This record gives sequence, C-alpha cells and structure tokens, in this order.
Amino acid sequence: MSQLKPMSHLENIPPTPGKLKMDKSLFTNRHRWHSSLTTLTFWSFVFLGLILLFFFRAPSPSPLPSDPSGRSSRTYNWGGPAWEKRARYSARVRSRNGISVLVTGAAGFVGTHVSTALKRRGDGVLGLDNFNDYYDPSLKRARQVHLERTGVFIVEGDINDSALLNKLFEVVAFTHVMHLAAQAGVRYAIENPSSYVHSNIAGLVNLLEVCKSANPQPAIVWASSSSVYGLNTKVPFSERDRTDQPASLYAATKKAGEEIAHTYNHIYGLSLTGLRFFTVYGPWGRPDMAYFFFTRDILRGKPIPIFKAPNHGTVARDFTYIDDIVKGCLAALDTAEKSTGSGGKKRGPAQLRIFNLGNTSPVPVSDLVSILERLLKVRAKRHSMKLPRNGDVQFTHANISLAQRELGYKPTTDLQTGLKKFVRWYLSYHSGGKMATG
Ligand SMILES: O=C(O)[C@H]1O[C@H](OP(=O)(O)OP(=O)(O)OC[C@H]2O[C@@H](n3ccc(=O)[nH]c3=O)[C@H](O)[C@@H]2O)[C@H](O)[C@@H](O)[C@@H]1O
Repeated sequence: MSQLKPMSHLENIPPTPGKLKMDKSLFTNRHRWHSSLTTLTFWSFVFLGLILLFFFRAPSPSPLPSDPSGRSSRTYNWGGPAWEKRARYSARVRSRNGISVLVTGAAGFVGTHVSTALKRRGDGVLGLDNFNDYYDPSLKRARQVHLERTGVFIVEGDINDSALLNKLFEVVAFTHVMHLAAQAGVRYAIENPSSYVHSNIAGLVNLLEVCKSANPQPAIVWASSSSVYGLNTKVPFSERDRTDQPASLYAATKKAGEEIAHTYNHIYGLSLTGLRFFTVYGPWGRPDMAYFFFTRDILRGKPIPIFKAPNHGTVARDFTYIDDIVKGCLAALDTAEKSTGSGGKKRGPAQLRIFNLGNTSPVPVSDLVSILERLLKVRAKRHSMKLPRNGDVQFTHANISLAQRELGYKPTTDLQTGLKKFVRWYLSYHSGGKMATG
C-alpha cells in the first residue's frame, strides 16, 4: 500500500496562486505539461523502485501459514536430486523386518536418541527439524553432527510445511512416523504462547493431514506429556485419570493433541500412539530443563532457585532417564498396528493408544540438587522460592502398568545413576569434547 502514497500525494498538491496566473499562456501550459511529465516520470521511477525493492527483499514465497510466533518466517532449502538421494539413503531399511521411520524433531533431545537407536538396529531413519532457537541451536547442530556420523540425515524444515511433508512421503514410503517435534517447556508458554499453538497444534494437524493422505498411511507414535495430568491429585497418575485441568498452555496443547489424535484415528483410520513422557533427562538434554541449568549454575557459583509448594509440601518429579524413554519409544513403534485407511479414507477401525512413560519413583527437586552437588563436588547456592503459578505443577508420579503390559516397558535407571551419566556428558561437551557420547 505504501507504494501508492507518492501518487496520491501528488494528486493532492493544491495548485499555487502563481501557477494559476501562468496557466493562461500556451508556453507556460506546455512548460507545465513538461514539468508534470518530469514529476510523473520521477514518481513512476520511485514507485517502480519501491516495487523492485519489495520483491528483492521479501523471502521467496513460503507455503507456510502466517505464524505469529515468528517460527516459520525462516525459509529452508530442500529438494533436488542430491537431496532426494540423501533422504532415500538415510531412510533405507538395512535389517530384516526393519521399519522406515520419519523422525520429526530429530535434532531435539529425545529425537536424537531415538533416531540413533533406530539406526543402530538397522531401521531406516530420516530426520526432520526446524532448528529453531528456543534454546541454543549450536547444541542441536552438535546433535546433528552426531547423527550424521550414525548415518541419519536431518532435513531442515518445519512440520507446518505441507509441501515439504508431501515431498518426503513422495520420496520415501515411511511405515512409521515418530513425531517428536514440539514446542516444549511449561514456563515459556507465558512468554510465547503462539509458538505452542504453531508447533503443537497447527503442526500436528498438518502432519496428520499429510499422513492421512499418504499411501500407505504410516503408523504414528508421538510425544504427549505428563503435564496433561495438570492439577490431578490422584497419584500415581494413571492413563484413566482426568486430564481436563491443564496448568499451562503447554499442557493444554498436548491435551489438545490427544483429542486431535482421536479425531484422525476415528475419521481416517490412522494408527496413533501418544506417549506421556515424565520429565526426561540425560546426556544431550535440553538446557531449559532444571537439571541442566542447575548443573550449569552450580558450576558457575550462581544461585539455584528451588521451588517450594505454598503448603510447605514437596515439589517433586518422576524424573525418567532417556535410555528408558528410548526403549519405550521403540516398543511403541514395534507394537504399533498398521493404519487402516488409504487415499484419505478409513477402511476399518485402527489402533489408538496412550501410555505413561515414567520412572514410578518421584524425587524432590531439593534431592536432585543434592545429587548434583555430590557429582559436581560443588556446593549449590540454594535459593528457596514459592512455586510460581506460571505452569508448574507440584508433583508428578507415573503409574506405568499399562506400558509394562503392552510395551514391556520397564525403566531401570534411578536418578543418581542417570545424573552421573548426564554430568559426565555435560563436562565432556563443555570442555570442548563436543563428540561426547551418551
Ligand atoms: O514431564 C513432562 O511432561 C515435562 O517435563 C518437563 O517439565 P518439568 O517437569 O516442569 O521439568 P523442569 O522444568 O526441568 O522442572 C523440574 C522440576 O524443577 C522445578 N524447578 C524448575 C525450575 C526452577 O528454576 N526451579 C525449580 O525448582 C520444577 O518445579 C520441577 O519440579 C519438560 O520441560 C516438559 O517439556 C515436559 O513435557
């Protein structure tokens, strides 16, 4: 619109009194005609210049819907024969009865570990990640390097990009999707609510739309969250308990995801398994999580804010070690039944599951800090704080009997052992040993 301004501005210039007088002579008329032509030419050039500037500065048209969170304003390069070859090669199954999996959020914490485990047992894996800057993207890049060495190619792109997703399904006939791409973290939802809607709702729907039309339809396993239990006070949390009292927008979007999964299962016959992860921790973890930044801040001598419940009750989490979570994810993929639809139409009832993947042994946050102090051999500067009312719940505790029965899920790592492995990785990674294993 602003390009039109100069023209309308010209039209609105009132003629000066002097000009009125001169209009009487032919010469002055011609002179005026000339000067008008010059002015018009001048403004036409300005107008043209503005249009050119607009076209050259604007990013190439993005197929993504407008995103107030600012996440999809980035453009990604994908496509071309070399790119397709890499994608196909990465997704090639190398073992008998292996599966071919699209892992979204592959450069994320859980995504990296699941992709590595799948690749190591001979499954085909293709990663997808938008490398957003919710936390330091250099950690995601380091995970990417680690994955490339394992033979996993990560396509850079957003789950909201249907053209990209359709292309991926055109290049590879995935049997499964492990959907881990999400906006995580309970407290950040106060700061950037739309990023949760963009990734956890719009992104999920976009992915399911593409999956429902794929032929064959893949089976989908995806990350829900223990946070869906919200203000539920009945412990341990069972899949049958109420999940209609989310304490954060993050939890609400994950709960919405579970309902959306129901719809796509019901209408299109997509096989869907949601996994409610309980505070997953370990090497290559997320720097926004307490165990991670507590470690960093203890080492830096900075105070550690330890939340206390208002009633002097304990704030505790059912911390679950990443290797246990990976086993749960693989078991969910292996027991997932095929989707029943084709060409966007349901042909029969399909599997729909939800499982808790926790550790069944909640630990108070203050004990977490004590373990870290022992492992780091540094005394923490503990700073007690009232549990803020911006998304945190007081307590989580998983009942895992359903996952045990159906997936053979059995966590084996206690917090002390798991944190020891995390601290070893942390120290190695931050001492420049970026190839720290985990
Ligand atoms: O289980 C889950 O589903 C969720 O687990 C974590 O959420 P959360 O359990 O809140 O993990 P942290 O943010 O690492 O907090 C761990 C504990 O430390 C406490 N905390 C956190 C931050 C802080 O400054 N001080 C503090 O005492 C929290 O209240 C909580 O009890 C993840 O961040 C979510 O993405 C995930 O979905």
